[in-house]
Formats: sequence, C-alpha cells, structure tokens
Amino acid sequence: MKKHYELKVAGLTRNLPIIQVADDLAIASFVLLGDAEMTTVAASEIVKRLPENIDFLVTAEAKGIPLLQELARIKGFKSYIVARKSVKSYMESPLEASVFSITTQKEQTLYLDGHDVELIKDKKVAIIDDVISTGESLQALVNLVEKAGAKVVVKAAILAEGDAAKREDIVFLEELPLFPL
Ligand SMILES: O=P(O)(O)OC[C@H]1O[C@H](OP(=O)(O)OP(=O)(O)O)[C@H](O)[C@@H]1O
Repeated sequence: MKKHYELKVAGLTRNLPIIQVADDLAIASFVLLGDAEMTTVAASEIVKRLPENIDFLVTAEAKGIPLLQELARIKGFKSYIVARKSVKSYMESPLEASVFSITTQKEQTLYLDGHDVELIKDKKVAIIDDVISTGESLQALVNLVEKAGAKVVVKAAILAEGDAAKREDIVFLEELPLFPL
C-alpha cells in the first residue's frame, strides 16, 4: 500500500500519511491543526463559496476551530460557535447530539452551550468543518443547530472524503479518497 497521498488544495500541496483506522480501511490523514498556511488559504477560498446572508459560523471541536477563526476574521464576525465533545462546567443547559466519526471510530457526543443556543436562535448559520466523510459529525451539528432554533443555510468543508464527494448538499474545495484494505 502507498504510504502517502498527495493532496492539492488551492495551490498548496500536502503529502498526507495513509493510516489504517479499521481492519478494512485506511485513510489519508489531513490534520489542519497547526497548519497555518493551509488554514489561511483554505478559508480565503471557502469564504467565496458562502452565501452573503450568514449570521453565525458553527463547527465541532477540534480540527475545524482554526478554520472558523480565520473565516470569522475575514467576514468581520466578532464570534463563532464551537460544539464541544465534552460538557464543561461553565456550560448552561447544553444541547447534545451523538456522532460516529471515521477517524476516531467510535461514538462521540457533541454539546452546544446554552449561551450559544440563545445566540443562534432564529439566525442563519453556516456549518463548517475541515473534512466531511461519513457526514455523521455534520449531521450531529445540523441536529444541534436546528434544535437551537437556527436555520442551516450552507454546509461546507475543505475536503469531502469518500462518498461525501458525491453529495450535492455540501460545498467543498477538494475530494479526498478512502483506501479500502
Ligand atoms: O464525516 P465524519 O465521518 O463525521 O468525519 C469528519 C469529522 O472527523 C474529523 O474529526 P475527528 O473525529 O477526527 O475529531 P477531532 O477534530 O476532534 O480530531 C473531522 O474534523 C470532522 O469533524
């Protein structure tokens, strides 16, 4: 099996290590955290594909966070919303939704702080992540945002992995293949 996959995004090239995540599956590991150059360039491309009428940007921790920071900076937003993977002591009446992610290969729960629920209620929201693969994380975010009374106007990512690249309801910059074993 090849050890790396060459990914090109908006003029940048990354050699992603191919790692086994299950008996029958390997994936090309795209870790946005720490890649300041990719974060900046990808955000400048994604922002062109977002509708104008967005009130809030929403992601799940962790790897989507720097992307939202940069998107918020470009859009001139003073804040953005991060769904967490554990309940924090400072959260008030958190909403929750479960998710099975391809990289972690187990069920996780996403939590939205009640303060954020109040912020996005009746607002137009863009859900954004670094990668959409099975779509479980995205769906959990959609469930959270809709439970909070907000409207999802766009779902976007840098990469669509595997079958996600065939989806017509998401915006993305590049495809990322899966590597069945
Ligand atoms: O479409 P899915 O199959 O749900 O996969 C995509 C999700 O998986 C990755 O997160 P990960 O679970 O690796 O968590 P992390 O960002 O906290 O590392 C990625 O950042 C997406 O959030």
